[in-house]
Amino acid sequence: MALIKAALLGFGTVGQGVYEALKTHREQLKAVLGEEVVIEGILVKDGSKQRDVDEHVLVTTDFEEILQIEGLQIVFEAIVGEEPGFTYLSKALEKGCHVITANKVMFARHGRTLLDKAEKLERFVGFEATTAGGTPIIRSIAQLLQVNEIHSVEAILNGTSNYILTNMREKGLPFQDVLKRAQELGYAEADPASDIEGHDAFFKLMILSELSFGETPEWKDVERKGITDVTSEQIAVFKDWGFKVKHLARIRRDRDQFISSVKPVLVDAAHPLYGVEDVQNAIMVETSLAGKVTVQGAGAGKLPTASAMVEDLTYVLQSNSTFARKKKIAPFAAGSLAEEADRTLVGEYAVIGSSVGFHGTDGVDILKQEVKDDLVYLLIKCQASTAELLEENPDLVVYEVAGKVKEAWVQSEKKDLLLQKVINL
Ligand SMILES: NC(=O)C1=CN([C@@H]2O[C@H](COP(=O)(O)OP(=O)(O)OC[C@H]3O[C@@H](n4cnc5c(N)ncnc54)[C@H](OP(=O)(O)O)[C@@H]3O)[C@@H](O)[C@H]2O)C=CC1
Ligand SMILES: N[C@@H](CC=O)C(=O)O
Repeated sequence: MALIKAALLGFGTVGQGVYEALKTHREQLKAVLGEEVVIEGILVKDGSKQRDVDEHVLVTTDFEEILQIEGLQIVFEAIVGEEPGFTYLSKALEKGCHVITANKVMFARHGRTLLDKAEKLERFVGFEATTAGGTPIIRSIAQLLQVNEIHSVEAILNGTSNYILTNMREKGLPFQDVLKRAQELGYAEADPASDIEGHDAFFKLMILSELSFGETPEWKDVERKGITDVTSEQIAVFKDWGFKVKHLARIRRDRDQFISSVKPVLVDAAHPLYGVEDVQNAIMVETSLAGKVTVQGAGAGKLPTASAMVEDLTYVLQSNSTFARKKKIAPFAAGSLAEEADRTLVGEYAVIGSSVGFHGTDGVDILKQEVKDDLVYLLIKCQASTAELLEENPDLVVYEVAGKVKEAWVQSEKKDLLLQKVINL
């Protein structure tokens, strides 16, 4: 039987997962492809580590040796950072290989260049594993929603953050302990700051934006916040109020502008992502014809991520084509928002401030309140004047209630003095 020769760049959590999946699912792959897939070479950084691989496999720290493998058809990439991943995959395409990557940092920055190169060379770039681990969102958008216009994407995109928030809430575990567990389970990035500070979810959102809209917002314009400031006390108060803290990545195109953010928000039981727990990710896509489509699955980990890469492999070898991509197209509703700079968001927010000098709640639309450890927790319905006040006080802890906030014109120049008094600004 003919062999399909492949190489692996990286042999950490994901690389080992791919190696294992190709072995445990050898028969299934043979049945689908009619040929056996064999890893011939593995690129690593540290050549001195022992690797548990078959004797015939070349393990090297020199990428040129990988490229010289005779008859190499597929390169799986699961290393870390923009470089050298981008250079390696560019060279692999030029050499005539199809490439399949899990590296979202690299792909968010260079995906378009790689896809263009692949198209010219009639090769394939698989990137299902870059976004939401084993959850099949990339091909759902690229292949199953080609005609639909996508209006918005709302998602939980970082498995580590969702795992931490779930375990803090449900088991009362401290942040650092759960993070350590997420690292042991292979969910976290090599530098977990990328997970807990929201960078990882940001990169994934940019990949989804490029795929859904054919473009991304200016990266600097996307509000990005991680979960490092979310405390056990906040989680407990919000739980009593019926909310969960979820780290949501959201993007919506409104005429010629994007509105996007990656940050912790409050969700109530009516929200579609309320039940997405632990390492699970979910992506809700709002479309012009199909309505709301939600895909959920394991967002991180060895085998779910390997699953995405191996499924990419079967796709390329069966169809021998690249993913369909949305071209940058004019959105349905014409008009510019440039002149609408005076808009703000109004609706429900949880606000936390010092309770010292707490004066009561007269005249402010306060839905819930609680004083705990010298802090006052307020659930407020925010008017335009209050929204301005919140925006101008970055030290104040503010959580948006997902689905309960909408845009409004800023008409009042006056600050809401009552709220100012209540939260002692
Ligand atoms: N973990 C997960 O659940 C998921 C991870 N990803 C992405 O997949 C990629 C790999 O993640 P993961 O397996 O968790 O990471 P690990 O840290 O577990 O493994 C990284 C691997 O890459 C190798 N490596 C790093 N830098 C280089 C380099 N410059 N040249 C050659 N090899 C290098 C390392 O070599 P050595 O062994 O010698 O140190 C190691 O084998 C990342 O881009 C990550 O963002 C995507 C989806 C899910
Ligand atoms: N560190 C990432 C891994 C998958 O992309 C996460 O936790 O989601």
